[in-house]
Amino acid sequence: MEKEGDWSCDANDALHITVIQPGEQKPKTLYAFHPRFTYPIFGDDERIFGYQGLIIRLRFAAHDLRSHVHISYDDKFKEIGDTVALDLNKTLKDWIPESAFTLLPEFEKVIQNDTAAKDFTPPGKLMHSYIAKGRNFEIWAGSLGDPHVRHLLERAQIFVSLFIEAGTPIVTDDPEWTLERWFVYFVYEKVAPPTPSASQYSIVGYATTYRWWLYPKKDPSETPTAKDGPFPCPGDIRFSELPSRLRIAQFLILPPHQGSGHGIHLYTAIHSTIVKDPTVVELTVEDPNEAFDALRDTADYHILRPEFLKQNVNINPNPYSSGSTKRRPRLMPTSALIPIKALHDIRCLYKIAPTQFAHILEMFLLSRIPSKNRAIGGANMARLVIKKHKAEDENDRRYYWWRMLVKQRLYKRSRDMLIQLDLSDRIQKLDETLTNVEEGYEALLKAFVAREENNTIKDQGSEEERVDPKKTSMNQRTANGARNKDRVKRKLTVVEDDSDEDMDLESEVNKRPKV
Ligand SMILES: CC(=O)SCCNC(=O)CCNC(=O)[C@H](O)C(C)(C)COP(=O)(O)OP(=O)(O)OC[C@H]1O[C@@H](n2cnc3c(N)ncnc32)[C@H](O)[C@@H]1OP(=O)(O)O
Repeated sequence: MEKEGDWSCDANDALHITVIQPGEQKPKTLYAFHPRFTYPIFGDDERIFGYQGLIIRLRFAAHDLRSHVHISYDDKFKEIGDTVALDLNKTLKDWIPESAFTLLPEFEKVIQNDTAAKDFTPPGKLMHSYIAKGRNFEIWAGSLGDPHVRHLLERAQIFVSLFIEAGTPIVTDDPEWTLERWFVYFVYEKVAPPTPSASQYSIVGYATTYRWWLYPKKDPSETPTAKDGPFPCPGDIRFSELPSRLRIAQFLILPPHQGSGHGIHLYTAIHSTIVKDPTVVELTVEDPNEAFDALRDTADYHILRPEFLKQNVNINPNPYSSGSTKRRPRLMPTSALIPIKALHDIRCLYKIAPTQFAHILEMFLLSRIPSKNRAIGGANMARLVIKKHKAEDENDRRYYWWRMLVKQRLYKRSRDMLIQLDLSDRIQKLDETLTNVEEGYEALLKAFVAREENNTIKDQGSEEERVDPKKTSMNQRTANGARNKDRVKRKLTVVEDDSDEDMDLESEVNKRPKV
C-alpha cells in the first residue's frame, strides 16, 4: 500500500491487463489480471515515479489481441529540477504497438463494430481440440513464416516480458527462411459469441518452438566420399525440414486459465507434433523454470509410464552372476541392472531429451520399489549401507541399486566439481544430492497417484477423454485445476546442469564409477 504523499508506486500493481470482447452497448471485460514482472519495462525495482493513484490499463481484444493503453491518475508530480515524473507514453511505446495509443472511445467503437471478428479463426492449422471443465478449447499452430501467425505473435509478445522471467520477445523481422524455423502454438477457448458479430475465440495462452539444426551422426562404417553434384541453391534447402532438435522457447498460459490443465494440453500437443515429424529428433526446452519443470515431468511421466510398464522395465536385483557375489564389486553393473538397449529405443521413439528421460526413468524405477523399502516408507538405511547389494530382501537390493544408479548419473554430471572435494566430502555431497532428488521424485509420484485416483473417480461418472500416451494423445488429465501443494523442484546441492543435450544412458555404461 502506497503512503499518502508518496510519488512512487509498484508497477505490477499499477498495470492492469484486461481481456475484452464486445458487449450489449460497449465492450465488456472477460478477464482482468496483473503482470508478474514489469522490470523489463520499468527497471529492476519495478516502481514508477511521479504519480498518485496511477492505473495503466492495457486492454486486449480476446480473439486477435488488438490492444489499447489507457493511463489515469489522481495527481502527477510537479517537476523540481531534474526530478520529473516518468514519461509513461514514451516508456510504453517500445513495448506496445503505436495503434494502441488511441482514444478509448475510438478503440471501443472498433471492438464493438468489428464485423470481421465473427469469421476470425486463429492463424495456422487446428492441431487439437479438448474439453476442460465443460468448456471447449482448441490449439492452433503455424510457422512464423506465415504473416498471420507473425501478426498475432507480435501482438502477444508483451506477455512474455510480463509473465516469463528473463523472457524476451522474438525478433520477427528476420528473413523468411529463418522465421520458418519458428512454430507458434496458440491455445484458444471457443466461447459463445456475446453478440452476432463477435468472435467465438478467446485467447488462453501460447508457446513458441524453434528448430535447432542437428549435426547428423555419421555411420562409422560409411567412408566419406566427395560428390560431384551441383552445389544446392538456397531455394533447394528448406531449413524447416532439416534434421533438428525442437526447442520450446516460450510457454505461457494466461493467469485466469492457469492451473486448469491447459499447460499439459499445450505441451502434449507440441510433443505429439514432433513425434509424428520425421525431421525432429527430440524435444528440448530453453531455460525452463520451476513451474515448467513440474509440468514437463508430469506430462512426460504420463507419456512414458505405460511404455515402461508394457516392457516391464525394472531394476534387476541380482546383477551379478551366481557365485560372483562374494567378491567386492569394483564396477557399476549398469547394463545388467537395467535394459539399456530397450530404454534407448523407448527414448528415441518418444523423442525425449536424454537428461529428462533419465529423470523420468529414475522416478519410474523408484515407483516400482514398494514404499516400505524406500526412505519415505521408513526403510532401514543404516542396515542398507552395511548390507548393500547383499541385502536379503530383493526390494532392498533394488533400492540399493536405484540409489547407485542415480548417484552414478549425478556423479557424471558434476564430476568436475566433485573431484575437487576430499573423498569424504564428495560422498557426503552426493548423498545429500541424492536425498534431495529422491524427495523431489517422491513428491511427483504422490501427485501422480493422487491425479490418477482423481481421474478414476471422474471416469466412473463421466466419459471424459482418457490418456493414451502411445498415441501421444492430449488427454492426459481431466480438468483437475487443483495445484499440488507438495510440489517441489528437484532440489540439488550438487549443481545439476539441466541442459538437455549432453547425457546419454549408453555413455553411462562406459564410464563406470566404483561401487
Ligand atoms: C520455457 C519457458 O517458457 S519456462 C516459463 C514457463 N511459463 C511461465 O512461467 C509463465 C507463467 N506461468 C504459466 O504460463 C503457467 O502457469 C505454466 C505454463 C507454468 C503452467 O501452465 P498451467 O496451465 O497452469 O499448468 P497445468 O494446469 O497444465 O498444470 C499441470 C501440472 O504442471 C505442474 N505445475 C504447473 N504450474 C505449476 C506451478 N506454478 N507450480 C508447481 N507446479 C506447477 C503441476 O504438476 C500441474 O499438475 P497439478 O495441477 O495436478 O499439480
